[in-house]
Amino acid sequence: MSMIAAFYGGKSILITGATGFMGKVLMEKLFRTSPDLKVIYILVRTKAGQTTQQRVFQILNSKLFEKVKEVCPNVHEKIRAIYADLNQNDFAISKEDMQELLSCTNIIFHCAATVRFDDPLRHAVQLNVTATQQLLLMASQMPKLEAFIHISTAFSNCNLKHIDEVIYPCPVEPKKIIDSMEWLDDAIIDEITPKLIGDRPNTYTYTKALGEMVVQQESGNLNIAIIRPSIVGATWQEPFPGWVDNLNGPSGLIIAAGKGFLRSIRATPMAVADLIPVDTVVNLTLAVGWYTAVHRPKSTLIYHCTSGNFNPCNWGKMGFQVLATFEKVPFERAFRRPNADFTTNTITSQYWNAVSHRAPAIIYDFYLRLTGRKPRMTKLMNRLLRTVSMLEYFVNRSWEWSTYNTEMLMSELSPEDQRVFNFDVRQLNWLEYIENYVLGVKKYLLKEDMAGIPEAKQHLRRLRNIHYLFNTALFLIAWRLLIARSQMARNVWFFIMRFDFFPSGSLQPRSKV
Ligand SMILES: CCCCCCCCCCCCCCCCCCCCCCCCCC(=O)SCCNC(=O)CCNC(=O)[C@H](O)C(C)(C)COP(=O)(O)OP(=O)(O)OC[C@H]1O[C@@H](n2cnc3c(N)ncnc32)[C@H](O)[C@@H]1OP(=O)(O)O
Ligand SMILES: NC(=O)C1=CN([C@@H]2O[C@H](COP(=O)(O)OP(=O)(O)OC[C@H]3O[C@@H](n4cnc5c(N)ncnc54)[C@H](OP(=O)(O)O)[C@@H]3O)[C@@H](O)[C@H]2O)C=CC1
Repeated sequence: MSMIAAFYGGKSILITGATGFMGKVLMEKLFRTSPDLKVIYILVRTKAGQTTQQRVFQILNSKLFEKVKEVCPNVHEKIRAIYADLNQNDFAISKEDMQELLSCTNIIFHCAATVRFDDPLRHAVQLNVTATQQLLLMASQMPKLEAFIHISTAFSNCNLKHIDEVIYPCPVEPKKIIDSMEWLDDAIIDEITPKLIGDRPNTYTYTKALGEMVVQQESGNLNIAIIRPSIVGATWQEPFPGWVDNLNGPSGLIIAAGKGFLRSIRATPMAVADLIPVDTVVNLTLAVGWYTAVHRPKSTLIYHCTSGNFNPCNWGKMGFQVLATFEKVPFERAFRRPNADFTTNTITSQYWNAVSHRAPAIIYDFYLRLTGRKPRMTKLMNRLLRTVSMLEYFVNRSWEWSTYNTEMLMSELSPEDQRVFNFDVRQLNWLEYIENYVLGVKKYLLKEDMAGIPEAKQHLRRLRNIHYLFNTALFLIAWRLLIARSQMARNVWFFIMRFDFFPSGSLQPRSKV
């Protein structure tokens, strides 16, 4: 019997960010392994014209939850969606709902965040710092609370090379930053943002670091733990391999490369690709929830959920396997044949951006105009290149994260828990995982049918032929122009013709008359 699964039985659990990538997998695992839990409260806002109930309905009816419905048929009754907007005071939660949350909650998993790298500082602070502070305040009024688990990121201190399981202070206190956001106007905030974030690459990593400081400062008597996952990728094993539902991290670039838009990226092939499957993060999170509540460690423990020091994979290996999978299972209606490569310096990267990204986009837009359609490729390409430029920081560096707490926790688990809540990435076979990841992107993100593979392959063959024709035509035109202008080129041409196409002596220079 799994001790962790038994621990969550009968519990009331509060999850923020349950509609996000990680939140969904967390809910799914909880329901599947502890179907006798009392209730999961989720804080949900309305979005894209959908009410909170409609959003929950959509999640529960997705493929991800198919197994849950078998083991927990009354899952609809055990999930309680509470309208909340984490950007508002008291999260805009109604009085009755707040009362219920305060009096019933046993465990909190705080997953909600803005993960956009380019969010304006004000918004990133609001969600990643102020909302965390407010949630801690709520938690301090919950008499039945046993553990508060805060999800941060392994990159909150990406300005360092070696990162320990400690909270590193930021030069400016989070409270001062929160206060200043109230009275500074947007223009001034934009101006001081680069100075505040210092040697971090974006507002996301900076505000996640501030969020950790808030957790440390406001923890009071709460039983808290922080989890720092690295780059969260598709599921490895559970509930099935390859599940992914957003474009963050590598997923968006896999699509861009598979559809032939992305041909080159500035990356260091030997740098560690510290990917971690989302189900591994969730298993560790649930194990940490159990350990924190049952063993009540004296201080706030931080757990690095990373793969690099257990089972490293590098970007070169990952890119190679991604391309190999495209050969077997190509994406449909590709723009060009997938043929991406890594460049290691800025000049070659700019060259390939011009030649392989911008030029084909301009040519395609010209073709669209000629055929009376609206040009769109240049705009799309500009957005892609902007996205790539934001991710480049993370694919040209390697980090080392110490993992004493994660290893300690692993050794504390019973063999049954190590199996049911497996977070040992030493068992992960990267080639298999990456192949399943690409397949998952095709099936769950692009919603492409496997039956369309022969047609996709046929389309790629057509693109290859067009490519050969185009290159041959380009070569002949260039050569023709060269021959017209250069005596040397003409001499070379006659030299080749003489040996290749004419029997010896048949191509004689004309004798003067
Ligand atoms: C042998 C050699 C062979 C070699 C072969 C080579 C083969 C190569 C194959 C490829 C293999 C992979 C190798 C490299 C992997 C690199 C991974 C990097 C890891 C990241 C580290 C993360 C560390 C931190 C982890 C964390 O702790 S946190 C989680 C991470 N957080 C994020 O990843 C948010 C990023 N995103 C944004 O920050 C915003 O998205 C923003 C970008 C500002 C745009 O922003 P904006 O332009 O305003 O536009 P959007 O509305 O957002 O999007 C506009 C449009 O772009 C779409 N789109 C959004 N995103 C992405 C995305 N990624 N990729 C692509 N598209 C995206 C969106 O669908 C929309 O399309 P549409 O709907 O218009 O059609
Ligand atoms: N994905 C990754 O690679 C990594 C993620 N992390 C961390 O893991 C956690 C989860 O990330 P992930 O699931 O990928 O992120 P997602 O972007 O998929 O999910 C974010 C969640 O936060 C919710 N949220 C955002 N703003 C509000 C708001 N104002 N009110 C209520 N809810 C809000 C979103 O709700 P809605 O659906 O309404 O938008 C969504 O449920 C985050 O803390 C992130 O920092 C750490 C390392 C890597």
